[in-house]
Amino acid sequence: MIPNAVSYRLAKARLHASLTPGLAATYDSDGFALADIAVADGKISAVAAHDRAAISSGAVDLAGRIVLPCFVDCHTHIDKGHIWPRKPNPDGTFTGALNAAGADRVARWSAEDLAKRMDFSLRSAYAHGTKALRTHLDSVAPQEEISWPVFETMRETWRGRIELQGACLLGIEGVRDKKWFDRLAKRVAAAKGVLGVVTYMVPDLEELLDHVFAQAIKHGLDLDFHADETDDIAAISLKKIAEAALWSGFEGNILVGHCCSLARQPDLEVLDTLDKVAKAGLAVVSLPMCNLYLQDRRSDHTTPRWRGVTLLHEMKARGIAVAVASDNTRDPFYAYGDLDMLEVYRMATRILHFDHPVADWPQTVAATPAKVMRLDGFGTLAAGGDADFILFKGRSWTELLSRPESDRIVVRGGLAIDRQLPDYAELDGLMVE
Ligand SMILES: Nc1ccnc(=O)[nH]1
Repeated sequence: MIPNAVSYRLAKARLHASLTPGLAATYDSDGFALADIAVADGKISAVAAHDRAAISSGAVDLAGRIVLPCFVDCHTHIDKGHIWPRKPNPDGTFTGALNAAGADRVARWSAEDLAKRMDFSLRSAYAHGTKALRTHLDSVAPQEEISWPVFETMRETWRGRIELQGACLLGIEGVRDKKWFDRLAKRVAAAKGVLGVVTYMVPDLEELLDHVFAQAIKHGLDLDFHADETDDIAAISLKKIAEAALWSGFEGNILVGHCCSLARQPDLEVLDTLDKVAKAGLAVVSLPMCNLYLQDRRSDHTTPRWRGVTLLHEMKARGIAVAVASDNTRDPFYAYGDLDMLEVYRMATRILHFDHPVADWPQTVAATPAKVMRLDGFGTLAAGGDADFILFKGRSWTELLSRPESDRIVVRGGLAIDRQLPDYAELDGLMVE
């Protein structure tokens, strides 16, 4: 369907208003317009409202199929990916995940083990249409000395296919050892990474956050938090992060993931937190699949009663930048997943009601995470940009989101890529006891 040629034209593509800035066309109530796309030398040379003359003059007729820009996945853990067969979660809880993943890290995460699993994950993400990905890297000593060099090599290997970003990951209590944490911040800065910590309620949270912000300012780093991944209504570290950002005058980008407890708190508490989050300019990423899996997991095997996700509608209504992302894949934090951002968007639509109207929710998997990750030209379709897009079978939201779209076509630099997924058997050698 996509010509194997340096330049060609596609006619009657269905494009979404939220991801095609600058396209003057007639959009329907679902936000779609029919358009023609010209590709030349790996770039999009023109996008225009569909003209019926295009097909008779030789353009390929896409017959109204949806075309989206390649995905941006801003919160993953590809250092943990695919360890499930050798280290499952014993009971499906967050604590079970933390303990199992920690034990596997200590016992098994050599450079070779990490590199093979990371590469497997990236091949899947690429085949599904992802163009940029941020991964957290467990950075508890001595793992940081093993994982960061592997990450740096992987980033070079994948440059041009997937733009990789790394964020360190450690519990906020790890910041108490200031000498060690400051060294880590320096290491992250050397790798052009992002400074990340997991926040939860500890007595010295404010002081520790101040130190994290001070180190980010010192090294000119963006910040990425895991916050309040719990149903405990007393967990208010999202608010504490916003307050720390305001006090410190921090000017970098801040992305905060999870924020599950916010959805359980009383309205007045929520309003106060959202005011501060908006004022501080924080961006929030929800991880709907992992949250559905871990949150409200019941030891008495009764039925879960809440979805686990945070208040994305309320945030978006206030102008807070919101995204969704993959999070964990086939590890103790989430038993499933393949870094397929269409699956994430499909699940987010069901879990978070990204529909009726769809409005600009598609930005959550493309334009918004691209902005948070400072990736100019990513996550939108526009003339002058790279010809990196995904051609689906679906011609409407209900068609797109009802099937896995395993037969989608991913175009990179104007050419359809090989979408063969890696075989799980490749990892068998890493899974033996
Ligand atoms: N949801 C998660 C929290 C912490 N670490 C992870 O890998 N995943």
